[in-house]
Amino acid sequence: MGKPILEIKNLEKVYNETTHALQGMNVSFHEGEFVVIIGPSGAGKSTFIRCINRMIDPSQGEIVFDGIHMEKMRGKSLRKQRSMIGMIFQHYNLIGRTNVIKNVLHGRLGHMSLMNSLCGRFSKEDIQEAATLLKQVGLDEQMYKRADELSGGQMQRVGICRAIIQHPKLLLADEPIASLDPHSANKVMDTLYKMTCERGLTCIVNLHQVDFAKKYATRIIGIKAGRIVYDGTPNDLTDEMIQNIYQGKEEQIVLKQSHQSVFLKEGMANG
Ligand SMILES: Nc1ncnc2c1ncn2[C@@H]1O[C@H](COP(=O)(O)OP(=O)(O)OP(=O)(O)O)[C@@H](O)[C@H]1O
Repeated sequence: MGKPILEIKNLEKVYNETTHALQGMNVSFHEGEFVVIIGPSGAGKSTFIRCINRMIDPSQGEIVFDGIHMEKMRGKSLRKQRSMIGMIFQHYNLIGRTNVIKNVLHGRLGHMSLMNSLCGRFSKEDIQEAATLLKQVGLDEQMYKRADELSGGQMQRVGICRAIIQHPKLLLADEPIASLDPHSANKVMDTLYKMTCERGLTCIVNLHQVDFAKKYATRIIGIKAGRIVYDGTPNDLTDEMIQNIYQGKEEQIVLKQSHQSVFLKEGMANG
């Protein structure tokens, strides 16, 4: 196993003082792992992945990425640390009116001077690398088309190139195939897996589809009601465990909330 790249300690997220989306998560990720997170809708998968790069601020806990505490960072130093983390989104987040190669080059913005990034002045090396990446994912003919002329699967492969050109140490993918048909989904997962493996990158992917998780993951984490209930190899994940992950979600969240509401009422009574 590679050395740890990300360590999460007691991570909690409470929305609106009532919804305990993450209830104290402890987990480490190592270099070169391809980890798939599964769990029912509302289990906390997106919240977890978005706390890692601080798109969402955690309520409590530690996020140590590459030896640095992400949860304490602000402003410029947060942006710098974030530039080492690539992100792939369910809805691609491309700029539709801009051409494909420019969308890929946007992945370099975090590494450029303010002036160059404002003027969109990309180096020859960056342009060359963007073109090579697009070729590798089979999109060389689409390079100068507007991004909104592409299919969903093609857009997601552009999203992968944009994340890879960042030269990240960690790649996060939040439901990257949820909007795709099975054929495109396979192609996107093949691309993601190949590109991360070739570079020895650590990749954490949220997926709804257990079959895809089993096909690609080196490790699967099951989340239920904001807690890790499975952490192991795809082979060890039995049908019974899958059933356990996908059942009884509402019960646990409501239970925690009702505890808190009792606590709040008691607090009010005392006050
Ligand atoms: N911005 C928000 N404000 C309030 N509650 C939120 C917010 N985002 C998420 N939640 C709640 O937090 C819990 C976890 O949501 P999250 O989106 O992380 O789950 P998920 O496993 O990614 O679900 P899905 O697979 O449906 O995307 C849910 O109960 C959800 O309703």
